[in-house]
Amino acid sequence: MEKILQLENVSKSFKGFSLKNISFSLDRGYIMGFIGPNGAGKSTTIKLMMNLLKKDHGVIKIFGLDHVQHEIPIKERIGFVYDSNHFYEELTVQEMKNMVRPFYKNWAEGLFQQYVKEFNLPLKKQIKHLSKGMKMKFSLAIALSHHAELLIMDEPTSGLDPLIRHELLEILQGLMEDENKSVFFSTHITSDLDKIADYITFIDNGEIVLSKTKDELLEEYCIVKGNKEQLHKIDRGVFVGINENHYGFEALSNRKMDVLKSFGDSVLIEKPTLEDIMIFSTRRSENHVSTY
Ligand SMILES: Nc1ncnc2c1ncn2[C@@H]1O[C@H](COP(=O)(O)OP(=O)(O)OP(=O)(O)O)[C@@H](O)[C@H]1O
Repeated sequence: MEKILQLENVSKSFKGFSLKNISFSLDRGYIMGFIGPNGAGKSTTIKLMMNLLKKDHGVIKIFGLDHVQHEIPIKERIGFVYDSNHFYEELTVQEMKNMVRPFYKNWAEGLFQQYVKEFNLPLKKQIKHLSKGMKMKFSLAIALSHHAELLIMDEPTSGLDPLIRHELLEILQGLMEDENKSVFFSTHITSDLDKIADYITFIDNGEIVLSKTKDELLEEYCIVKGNKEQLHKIDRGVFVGINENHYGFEALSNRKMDVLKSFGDSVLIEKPTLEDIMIFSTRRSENHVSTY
């Protein structure tokens, strides 16, 4: 399969924070959700990919090409959508589009007009008068109107109401019918990814905790619930994180087969959500057990 995005041992240090030799890759045709708590290093990673920040070490390849040496041709093939508004607020939607259009060799005006209709974008309105949801749709329309093969989105759903979030996710899902496209999508709202992501990469405190297909994750991980007596008999090594209370415990394990073998049906075993995996695995969480 063709690797559309590859990071190998990438590091970057700021005073008080560092990204520590992170590696992961995304194949063409898939959606990767990039999750992690606030301050985990998601935006820093994306800025490094986009060469908005200079990495200290490591290799970043996009479409198999070095992201610095081939920055311009790579960016023509990327749609970049990020949270903070990066348009000129005084311009109208139409004026702003006319301004960015010449930067893209593959600009498809017909496609842009199609998105204007689909998203109900008001061409004559100044950007500063658009709602947050509209700004996001405008950003997306721009990103999609130059036949981008890879969409890189930094917290695109942040601050959007559930309806617009749902709409955005549907749009992304629709896009994936074109097998040529891939999406890399950072968020701390993990429920956004339950439906649409093929791969999950989880970053915590500047380190990659896991990078797997969502199906693999759901096969390996489970939530275990039991009473206090059961917890005393259990080898805690099978758990990533445990939450204990007066009556019993709830824990996350990444060794579902071992749990099933050891405890059978003496405990309650449930399917975890991505949120369970993130909460129990986050290092700063008081429930975290193992080291990684
Ligand atoms: N230019 C910079 N100089 C110094 N420190 C920085 C810089 N940019 C980011 N940081 C720090 O790096 C850490 C990671 O920040 P980053 O924005 O990558 O996290 P994030 O996972 O995107 O978080 P959030 O979900 O809150 O957006 C934070 O502690 C932040 O303060």
